[in-house]
Amino acid sequence: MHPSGADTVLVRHGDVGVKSRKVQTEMERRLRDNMAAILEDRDIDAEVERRWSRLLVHTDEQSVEEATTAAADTFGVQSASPVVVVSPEQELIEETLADAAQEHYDGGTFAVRARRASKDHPFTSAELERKGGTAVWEAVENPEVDLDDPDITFSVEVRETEAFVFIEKRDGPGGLPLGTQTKLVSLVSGGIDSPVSTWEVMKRGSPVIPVYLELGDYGGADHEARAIETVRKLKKYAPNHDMRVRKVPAGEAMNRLADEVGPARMLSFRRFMYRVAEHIAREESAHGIVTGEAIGQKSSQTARNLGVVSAATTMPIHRPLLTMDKSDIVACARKIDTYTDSTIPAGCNRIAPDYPETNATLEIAQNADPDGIFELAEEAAENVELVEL
Ligand SMILES: Nc1ncnc2c1ncn2[C@@H]1O[C@H](COP(=O)(O)OP(=O)(O)OP(=O)(O)O)[C@@H](O)[C@H]1O
Repeated sequence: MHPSGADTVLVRHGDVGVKSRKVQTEMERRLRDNMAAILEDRDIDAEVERRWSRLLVHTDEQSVEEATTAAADTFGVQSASPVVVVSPEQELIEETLADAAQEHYDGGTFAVRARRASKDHPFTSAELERKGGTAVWEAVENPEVDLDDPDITFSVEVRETEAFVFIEKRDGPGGLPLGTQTKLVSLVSGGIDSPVSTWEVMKRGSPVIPVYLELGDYGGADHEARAIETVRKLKKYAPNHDMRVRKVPAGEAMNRLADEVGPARMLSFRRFMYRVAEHIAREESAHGIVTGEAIGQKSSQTARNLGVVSAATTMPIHRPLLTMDKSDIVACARKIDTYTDSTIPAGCNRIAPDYPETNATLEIAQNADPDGIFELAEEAAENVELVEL
């Protein structure tokens, strides 16, 4: 929602701001480049400018809503507002606030908030709020003020040479600009969880190499489509990063697991999978493995089993969803738009045993592993196929 005449997006970052000046400058540049790439990918005609500790996206009124969405989809962004830019004069600001109110105030309560970044103006923020409040009050019918929890807020941010008037602060993902942390391999099965865990580490600045294990008789075309399509959705947040899916043939390993392993089958599967991921991580100079596991979500994911399976690799395993409830994961999947693709029925054979081991020891897991399973993992990883998105 924007006041008429809005042709700019004011973008705020969060965690970037707590870094040293030098690091912050570098991160802001990365943020600007990533945002420009998303705008270009969506065919939005816009320019991104770094200013103070903000970014400004210059566009036109017709594109300002889409540009705001693109900005708010960029990792590292705390919030984005479509703004009208005016000269920082009190009367002009009041008029712009009043115009915005006439256009958008539709009953309910309102507040005016002002922020002044420079002290070089002949008015204080408090004065601006008071007088701006009066201007809005006089511009609309039956106004009601609520400074604590208003239905609509008319805001102004005043800088040295311009003032920004806006009525919406759209939440961004927060986090850090993508590419400011080390690369990670992310195991994406295309279920609800792994696209979310992938998005979570991207949010903290790590580019990801998506790895999908093609499970032969235990996977299939729809299973694979889920993985590819969810990564395609994630790629929208990172069009300037290589997110081609690394597809690994794991059908033979799955057959052996099904034939040779009983209750500890899923533990052996995880151990195999981590070894595949580790191998690809080394090849691609990545420094960790990401999964969508959460404590207790499945029998193979009891706190005890997670410890046992982790011993298959010396590489750190990151589990961003570790403590999250399913309902929160589903809400996140909907927000980032991977939910629909994740719920394509995969209709594949079940690999999990009927009576799975929930309380394994490392010895149980090692004894259960089919002979040469780690060699098989290396071999499978060597035969990786790149899937273009
Ligand atoms: N075929 C696969 N390819 C790549 N990673 C996989 C595969 N199967 C499982 N994983 C990884 O192991 C984690 C736990 O496996 P689990 O069996 O719970 O997956 P799922 O239920 O099929 O999918 P999700 O966890 O994404 O909802 C997944 O989140 C994912 O990181």
